[in-house]
Amino acid sequence: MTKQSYNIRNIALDLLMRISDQGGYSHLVIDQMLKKHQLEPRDGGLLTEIVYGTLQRKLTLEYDLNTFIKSNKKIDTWVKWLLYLSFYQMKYLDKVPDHAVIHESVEIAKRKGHKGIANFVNGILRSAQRDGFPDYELINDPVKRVSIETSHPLWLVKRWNQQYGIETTEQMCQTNITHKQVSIRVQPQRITRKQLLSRLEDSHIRVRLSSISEQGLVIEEGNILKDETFQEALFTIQDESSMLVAELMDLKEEMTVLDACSAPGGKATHIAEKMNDSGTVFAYDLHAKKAALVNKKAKELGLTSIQAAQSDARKLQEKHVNHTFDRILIDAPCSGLGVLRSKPDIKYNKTSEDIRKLATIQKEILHHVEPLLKNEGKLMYSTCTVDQEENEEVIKDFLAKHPNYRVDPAFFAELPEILQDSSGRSEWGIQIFPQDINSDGFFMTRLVKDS
Ligand SMILES: C[S@@+](CC[C@H](N)C(=O)[O-])C[C@H]1O[C@@H](n2cnc3c(N)ncnc32)[C@H](O)[C@@H]1O
Repeated sequence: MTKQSYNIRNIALDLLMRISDQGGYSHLVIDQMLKKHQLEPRDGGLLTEIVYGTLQRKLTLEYDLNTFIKSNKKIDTWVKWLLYLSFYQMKYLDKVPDHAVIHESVEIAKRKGHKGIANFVNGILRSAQRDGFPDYELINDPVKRVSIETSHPLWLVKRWNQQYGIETTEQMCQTNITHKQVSIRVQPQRITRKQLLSRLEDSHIRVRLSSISEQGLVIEEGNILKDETFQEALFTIQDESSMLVAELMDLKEEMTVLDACSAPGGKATHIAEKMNDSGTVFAYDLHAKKAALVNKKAKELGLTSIQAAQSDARKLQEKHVNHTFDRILIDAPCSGLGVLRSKPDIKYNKTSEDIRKLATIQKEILHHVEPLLKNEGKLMYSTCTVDQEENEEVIKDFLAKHPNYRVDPAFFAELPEILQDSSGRSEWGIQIFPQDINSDGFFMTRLVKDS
């Protein structure tokens, strides 16, 4: 084991402690650490893999650890994390031999603790090496088995099981612990998709065309962040489900569009691109700093039709007196249960109480923004979550209270071929599960206002 890789595990342990103790967002904390230590790309890759992997599998690793502990022994939190990250490497990473993982973890235990802790760590890891890890198939209750095997809290698996059934739930949970491919959206005012594809291929980046958006490319191999096309702002990194939102807004040039919850601007910029930077996109966000990000993103992409500012969506009628919009997007604040692959901490921190509160805010936003839509205008509602209370139920409630609205029948016909037979389709819209097109879980629907 080199000195450098020894440090990587130490940093990984520090990071995991920080994320779990201080509730730091994993992606932000990891980014800061990568910058601070100026790690070689290979080491950075390993660090990210260990930290994300261990976090992503936390409940499974906790279950594993309990099977090796005979008594009610109290274990320090840092020792637990050290064991989890060691288990993670032994179970899921082929690159590092078990004996090297054990040796290194014992060294860390000695340095951070004392000989007694090192002996304990050594004992547990050697048992795991000798006896192997538990067989989850022996857990009879399918909900409990899925919870442990895929590291999702029991309450959440129970909830999804009630809403979508065990088969869909299990597929979703299994997908949530896999890697997600990066996808990008071409800035069509700067380059065509064909031209960008050819430039990326010249840089040995393997890409395929998205079946969701004509602007989309999916990266199959290679690091686009290092490519000069990224520095030239020829594209935006965006998940394919997220791209589908603007694709389904039935946009036309010169329209006036309201994006009520817009930061950091992924969809606002897509809307502007789809209208060929004509018309106007009024983009708002509750937080001024976040609204500034939308302006920054628009500038980077060379888009001039976006006007971003701070506002609570529930107060937009005060800002736009006697003004109505052709299209409105409410990409609502939500629990984010569709993006667990990139933000694993969400699954451990969110509660059903959070979901209830968010559903109330979503209903309020819809109710207060709706008067700003023109007659026969179209309102798109979307979330990056998988939960009926925040999705179908919000729409049902809205339609019951606003009889002059209906789900636009044309919306379903415009869904891409690949989603036409999706199990997530209902009369209220479409729930995209992460396993459907290997993208984020999203809900979206389009409402039309009768004159
Ligand atoms: C799902 S994110 C939007 C993502 C964005 N549409 C994009 O594509 O980049 C939801 C946003 O709503 C904002 N938000 C939360 N409550 C709000 C409110 N009452 N009014 C306006 N924006 C709000 C949050 O700050 C957050 O940036």
